[in-house]
Amino acid sequence: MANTAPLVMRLVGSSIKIAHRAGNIIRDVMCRGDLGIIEKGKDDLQTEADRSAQRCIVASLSKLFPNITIIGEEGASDLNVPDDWLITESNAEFLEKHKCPETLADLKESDVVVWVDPLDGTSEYTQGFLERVTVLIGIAINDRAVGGVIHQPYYKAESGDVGRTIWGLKGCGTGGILPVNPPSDRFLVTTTRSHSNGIVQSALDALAPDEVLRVGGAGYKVLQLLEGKAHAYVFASAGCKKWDTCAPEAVLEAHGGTLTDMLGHHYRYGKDVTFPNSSGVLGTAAGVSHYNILSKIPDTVRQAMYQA
Ligand SMILES: Nc1ncnc2c1ncn2[C@@H]1O[C@H](COP(=O)(O)O)[C@@H](O)[C@H]1OP(=O)(O)O
Ligand SMILES: [Mg+2]
Ligand SMILES: [Mg+2]
Ligand SMILES: [Mg+2]
Repeated sequence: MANTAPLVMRLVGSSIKIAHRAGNIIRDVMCRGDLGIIEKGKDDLQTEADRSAQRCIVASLSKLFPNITIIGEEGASDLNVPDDWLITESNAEFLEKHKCPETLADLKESDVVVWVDPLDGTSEYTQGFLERVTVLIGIAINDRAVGGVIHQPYYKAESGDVGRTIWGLKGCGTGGILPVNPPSDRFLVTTTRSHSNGIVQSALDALAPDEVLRVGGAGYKVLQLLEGKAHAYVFASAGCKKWDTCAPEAVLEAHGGTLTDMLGHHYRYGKDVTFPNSSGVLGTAAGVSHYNILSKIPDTVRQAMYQA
């Protein structure tokens, strides 16, 4: 079954297993205590967990799918990895219970670009906000984000289990989470904790939310939209890159939400696009009017996004 399933189903099924393994690596690095932090730029860190998780993900995916394009945040990786980092199996439950959407049934590996953020929320990881850390594997087909996995290695379930893996595939749905609608009597917005500026704040002020949640990580903020903790994810600034939004966009939209730039355009995820999401990020939960929020964004903010 696993090997004969359509390509996109095998990609999602394998990514569920691979992201879980990457999450174990992230926890192991933290337990060992030496994070091996490198400063890549301003407010931009990399740790041994980012490097090792990416090696696990890219080595596993490229062995299983040799002709797809894989682009990872941490650049070229040494794919000579320990045997137990190489994940070859797929999530059987996903493959057994879900049918491939017809429009995605007939794809070649060369149609696929996978965007890998091995550890989203590195700054949160180094500062102990561990629940906000996610592993993101986004699947783009013909330029569009269509599928993805968001793994949360430090999620604590009521059952006591640690870690959870959420998947989404457009035309198929989402799994690994029980989505909840946001409250109808309050308007809640989630935004950056560590990358704010005057323009980011102007966009928030214009929306006049009842509450602003400031939390790190693009993956985590999209989980907040799925869990009904916020109506909108608003970030009117450059800084996020394609690997930050590909999986979150696909997972959110597979459940009926929307994720675009601050001008209302979907980002493109083909193999030749530039990495920065220079015109910001606007995500809305299912049932929330994306258009209504866009219409409240002031011209000063829109112009800053055009110029970016
Ligand atoms: N200025 C920036 N430089 C580098 N990465 C950024 C920047 N702004 C945002 N990001 C990435 O987008 C994610 C979401 O941003 P924020 O937490 O500010 O909302 C961050 O966790 C980070 O991903 P990563 O941790 O994978 O490097
Ligand atoms: Mg980073
Ligand atoms: Mg990231
Ligand atoms: Mg990252």
